[in-house]
Amino acid sequence: MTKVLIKDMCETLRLYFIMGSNNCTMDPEYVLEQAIKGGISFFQFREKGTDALTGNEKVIFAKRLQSICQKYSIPFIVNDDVELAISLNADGVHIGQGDESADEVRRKIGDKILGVSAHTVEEVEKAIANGADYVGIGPIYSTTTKEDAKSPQGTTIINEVRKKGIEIPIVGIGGITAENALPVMESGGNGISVISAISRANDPAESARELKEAIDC
Ligand SMILES: Cc1ncc(COP(=O)(O)OP(=O)(O)O)c(N)n1
Ligand SMILES: Cc1nc(C(=O)O)sc1CCOP(=O)(O)O
Ligand SMILES: [Mg+2]
Repeated sequence: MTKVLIKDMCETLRLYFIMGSNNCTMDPEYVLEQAIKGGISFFQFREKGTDALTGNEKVIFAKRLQSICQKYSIPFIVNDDVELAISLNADGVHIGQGDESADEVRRKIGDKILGVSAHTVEEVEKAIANGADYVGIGPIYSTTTKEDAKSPQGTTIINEVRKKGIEIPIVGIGGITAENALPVMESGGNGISVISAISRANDPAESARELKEAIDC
């Protein structure tokens, strides 16, 4: 799937689920399929941190999740690992400020989707100049999922970006639940990005439905 096939990036980004094997208390393939049934619109494969799979095990796991996404036409984005994304013909890549530079990644992946993490207006402007299709801004709220997360900043940066008239699609990330999701959209975000709210839920499909309802009203 290329950018051309994604009619409306903002709409597609609305409920963005991110997951790796160590984020789940249940079978990750079951969690992903349930999350899709509950209404997620975008998926990022993020296999990193304690006990994360590596090497061939990581590749096999990525392919399993990719095939579930393909079955339901959900874009499959790879976090950090540009070479893996290219070898799997993934729909795109998400990189942060400490990863490979965005302009270099854009050169490598052609017109596939490029997401970039940003924590300031300047980083958003640089991401746009380097060819980002969307930015992930966070942490909005406090999170324990990402070990090296920065301090929570609420929706301040999203507000600042929109006040400057910058129109790039934005997803908020970090500590987002159905209870606190709405301010991300009200401040000008196009979607919410979650890990634990779905991956650690007793019922991932129901959790995805609740998140969707929270931002659809
Ligand atoms: C949608 C989205 N936004 C932000 C991030 C964080 O990326 P990064 O800062 O590179 O941190 P890691 O996820 O690689 O630990 C993201 N992955 N997705
Ligand atoms: C992967 C990630 N990136 C963040 C950032 O601020 O850039 S916060 C984060 C973790 C999000 O997990 P949860 O939804 O469980 O809080
Ligand atoms: Mg990264």
